[in-house]
Amino acid sequence: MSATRDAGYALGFDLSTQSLSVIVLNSVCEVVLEYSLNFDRDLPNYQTKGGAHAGQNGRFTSPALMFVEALEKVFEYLKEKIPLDQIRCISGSAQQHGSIYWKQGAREILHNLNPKSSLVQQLQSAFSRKDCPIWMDASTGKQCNYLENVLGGAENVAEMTGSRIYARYTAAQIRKIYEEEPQIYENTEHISLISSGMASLLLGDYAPEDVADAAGTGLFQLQSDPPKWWELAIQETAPQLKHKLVSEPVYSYLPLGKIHAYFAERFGLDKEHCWILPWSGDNPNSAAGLLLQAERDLAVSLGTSDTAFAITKQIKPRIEAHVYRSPMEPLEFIPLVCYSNGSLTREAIKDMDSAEPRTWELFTDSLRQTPPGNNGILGFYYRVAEILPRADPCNPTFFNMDMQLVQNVDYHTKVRAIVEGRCLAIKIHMDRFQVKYDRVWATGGASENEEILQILADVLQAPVHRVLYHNSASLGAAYRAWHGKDYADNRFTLQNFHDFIKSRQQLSSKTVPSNRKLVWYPNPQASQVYSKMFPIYEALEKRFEAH
Ligand SMILES: Nc1ncnc2c1ncn2[C@@H]1O[C@H](COP(=O)(O)OP(=O)(O)O)[C@@H](O)[C@H]1O
Ligand SMILES: O=C(CO)[C@@H](O)[C@H](O)COP(=O)(O)O
Repeated sequence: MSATRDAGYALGFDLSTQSLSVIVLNSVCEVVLEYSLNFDRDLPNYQTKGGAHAGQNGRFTSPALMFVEALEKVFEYLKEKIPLDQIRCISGSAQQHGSIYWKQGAREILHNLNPKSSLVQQLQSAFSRKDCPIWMDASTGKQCNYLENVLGGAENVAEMTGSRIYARYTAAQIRKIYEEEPQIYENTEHISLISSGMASLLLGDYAPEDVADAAGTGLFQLQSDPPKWWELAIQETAPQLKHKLVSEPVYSYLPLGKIHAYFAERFGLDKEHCWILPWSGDNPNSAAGLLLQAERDLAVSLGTSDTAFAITKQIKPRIEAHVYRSPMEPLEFIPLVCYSNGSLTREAIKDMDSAEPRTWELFTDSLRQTPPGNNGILGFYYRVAEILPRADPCNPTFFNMDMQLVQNVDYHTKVRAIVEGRCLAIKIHMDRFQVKYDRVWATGGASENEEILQILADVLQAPVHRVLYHNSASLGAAYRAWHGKDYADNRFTLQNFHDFIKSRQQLSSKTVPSNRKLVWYPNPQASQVYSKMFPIYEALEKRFEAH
């Protein structure tokens, strides 16, 4: 492996629920540029709220063309900032599970993209369904039951694929479209995950799924090597589905090809020298961006969703959580818990009973004014249907340590109850996987909040580290881009991912700036208070479980 300071750049994207972000890395893995485009603010014509449209009965979608336009806008921005002909490799992350429906003939449109016109103009009629079901969707209960029944039950599906069929899983979403919109299903030439759909735009052809994101479909054999779809699940989900997927999933390091001429001619990328690597899910790529070590690290991502995950070599799927594949090493796995009521629910508590949005400072001040354990008040608020536990939406609800309902809770106490509740849930649910960790890495938008990180440290009883670049998903994508390019350059000899990134970083002359407090240590007294709350929170949580 050879790396020099002037050997070009890697791009790492992250198409999350609310934004499309990008990180530019030089060849020694230093971040040279970060940029983020917010869907609600920067693309107001799509009229999204939090990046999505909420429909009836738990339906959540986002417009496919919004993703396309966002990509184009980010390239317009980058063109003014960096020499795009120096980009050597591109990969990305996307919110997991969501699906894009390409119309008959769309592949031809992708092949023949014309640099004289915008992507969004040319792709106006490329989608058989203009709205993509996304991970927040909770409308497919009927399809989940059907699929679990025909596939041998929830336990069997979890054993085969790493998770039972969840409402947001792609298999359930595809089946819903087949059942309820048969004409659309018929008109669909190809179905992508959002991740591979974005890679398809860059390639000018349908890109395969990578193993890590494929593991969130309900259609993939979790432990297959070489990677394989689960034939029975494909057959039972919808007729002809195999023909609507481009190929078997691929390892995340496998270069897919060079950038399409469209991007060369319109934005100045080098079509001979810019590799496209598979895109992956945002959580798996965060694991890569945080360089998570197996049996040592736990990551907590506080974005639109809250997630906690680790890397393991052994897997023990559980029906109330998920196991994905790692995008770093071919046979490592990611046990993960996911909560749909993350940042947007904390925002709703922050702004409760106020005509105007309040500042985060005010919310944080409430955390400062209340003690660990919240004077014995616990809180539950599922603003939208919750994934873990499977719970219907409910209003903010508060209890005392005798498990009795409490009314008239003040603002400060509500804020702490909701934050502590999430931290308690992460500890309880993650412990069921029996993963070992002695360090926690916090990432995502709410990891900016130092009071939340202190509570996390006290509840998890481990030091919590905040990373310098909280968008670890785009960082991980850019790391993976360099790693995959190296694989191509070295005649397809695969380097260990961690060793490869560290060897690149060692060539950097920079030291990490030390002007931020980067670790929050657990306070033993606070941890003791929380230990008493675990069984009570767990018992109360059962009351919310939908049957
Ligand atoms: N100081 C803060 N305290 C708590 N939450 C915050 C703070 N600053 C930003 N956030 C939350 O971060 C969220 C965005 O996180 P992000 O990781 O970018 O989301 P996603 O990647 O899912 O689009 C916002 O919705 C906001 O609620
Ligand atoms: O559904 C899951 C993971 O299984 C979510 O974590 C999505 O991947 C959304 O990610 P964010 O936009 O919240 O980062």
